[in-house]
Amino acid sequence: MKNATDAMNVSLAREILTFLTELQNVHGESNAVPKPVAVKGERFMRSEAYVAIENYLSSNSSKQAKRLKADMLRNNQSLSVSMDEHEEVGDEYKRVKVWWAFGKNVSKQPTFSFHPVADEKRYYKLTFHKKNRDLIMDDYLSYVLKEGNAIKIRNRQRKLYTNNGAQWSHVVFEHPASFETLAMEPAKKEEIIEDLVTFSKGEEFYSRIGRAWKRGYLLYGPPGTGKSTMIAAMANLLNYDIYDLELTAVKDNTELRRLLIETSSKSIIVIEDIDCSRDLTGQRKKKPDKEVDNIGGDEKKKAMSMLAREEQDASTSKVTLSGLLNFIDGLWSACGGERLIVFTTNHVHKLDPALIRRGRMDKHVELSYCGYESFKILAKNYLRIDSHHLFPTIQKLLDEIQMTPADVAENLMPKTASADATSSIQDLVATLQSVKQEAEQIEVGQ
Ligand SMILES: Nc1ncnc2c1ncn2[C@@H]1O[C@H](COP(=O)(O)OP(=O)(O)OP(=O)(O)O)[C@@H](O)[C@H]1O
Repeated sequence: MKNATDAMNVSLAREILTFLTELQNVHGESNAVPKPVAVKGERFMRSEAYVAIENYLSSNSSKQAKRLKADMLRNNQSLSVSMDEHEEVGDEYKRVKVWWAFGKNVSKQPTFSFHPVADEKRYYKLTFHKKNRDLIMDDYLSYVLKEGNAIKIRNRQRKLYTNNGAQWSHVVFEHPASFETLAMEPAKKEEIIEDLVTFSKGEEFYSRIGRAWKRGYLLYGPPGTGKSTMIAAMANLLNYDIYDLELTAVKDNTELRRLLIETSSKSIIVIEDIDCSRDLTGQRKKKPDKEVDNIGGDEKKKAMSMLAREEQDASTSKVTLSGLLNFIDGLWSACGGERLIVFTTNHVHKLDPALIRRGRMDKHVELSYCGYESFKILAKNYLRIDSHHLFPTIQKLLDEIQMTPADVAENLMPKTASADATSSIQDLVATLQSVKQEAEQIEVGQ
């Protein structure tokens, strides 16, 4: 019989998948599906064919392979590897060959019990040379379990949790953002990716130094510079869930503790706009009295009653960010697992330095106005171009004025069905020029 891996190519992979899907539609997920699969005159063991397709597609970046992968995802047709009874699959570990076989023991003696007992026991038999016993028992089996868990995590559906008071509810997280499409200076981006990957592999390190396996990120910058987009890219890079924690909905520290304990490992806990809702020293934000004094009539009444309400809230609610950071270490050391905590703010200078000192927020990342390098990434994402004769004009304008990546991206969006890259670039140049003129007029007026 042919080795499936040697013979694999895109069209064969597609044929085999279609063939197996059709068979399974007829027979269900059962062993009634014929063991060797015959496609285009080649015969393969079923499980081998799946493994070969998976290996082939993960190492092949051709357009056809990408299309096949996309088709499979669209049809929710992930590869599932299964073995038939007495089928054998070979594996190699550190140049040692092993063979896995799947088998079943069916109980022959009828038993009588008030509790139903499974009458068949399934098992995997592992065969290897006895001289390799230590390597297999000490090393290989834990490697297989670790890989199995990693595959399970890679294939799981990720979730976006939000809290309604002390309860988490979730939806499936499907944000397409990635670091590849995030508009940011390439060197800075690389540094962040490196930091995240190092963190995610740091289990041994954190346990050796006796600290909770957590890392704090502070993302700051004006609205529309990509803070939320970056959080989605982080989650996609590391395959983590996101817990979007709405602190204002949490009554007290007991509720907050419960919410944090319920977060799972491999997750990002996000608190957005930390400067907005709660005063970080524990008191509510308050409009300066002067500001209230300057407004009159109904407006003033409204502002005064809002202040009174806020002050009342502050006395009943004891949740503070510094409190949260103080007990987070203790809690998570006890829970185990890895967690990122991300704060975002538009006004970093308003934050209490004690709250964001290193150790609490380990990495401070500024997301800023769109520079030329960031623009090139957006042009590639939105228009699929790497160069254009108007690029130097854009570079000059971006050096002179401040525009957020969100605004640049908006200008690059096609406005009509017939719009092309040139018309989008021209739109952007026109907008940048008018922003520049406005800024100059304001300067002259001052
Ligand atoms: N750096 C960026 N790279 C790619 N796209 C971006 C970037 N910044 C902004 N965008 C685009 O602009 C939109 C708004 O960005 P995003 O919500 O991430 O900004 P933000 O900094 O979180 O804003 P806010 O402070 O208002 O929450 C995104 O949907 C994205 O399409």
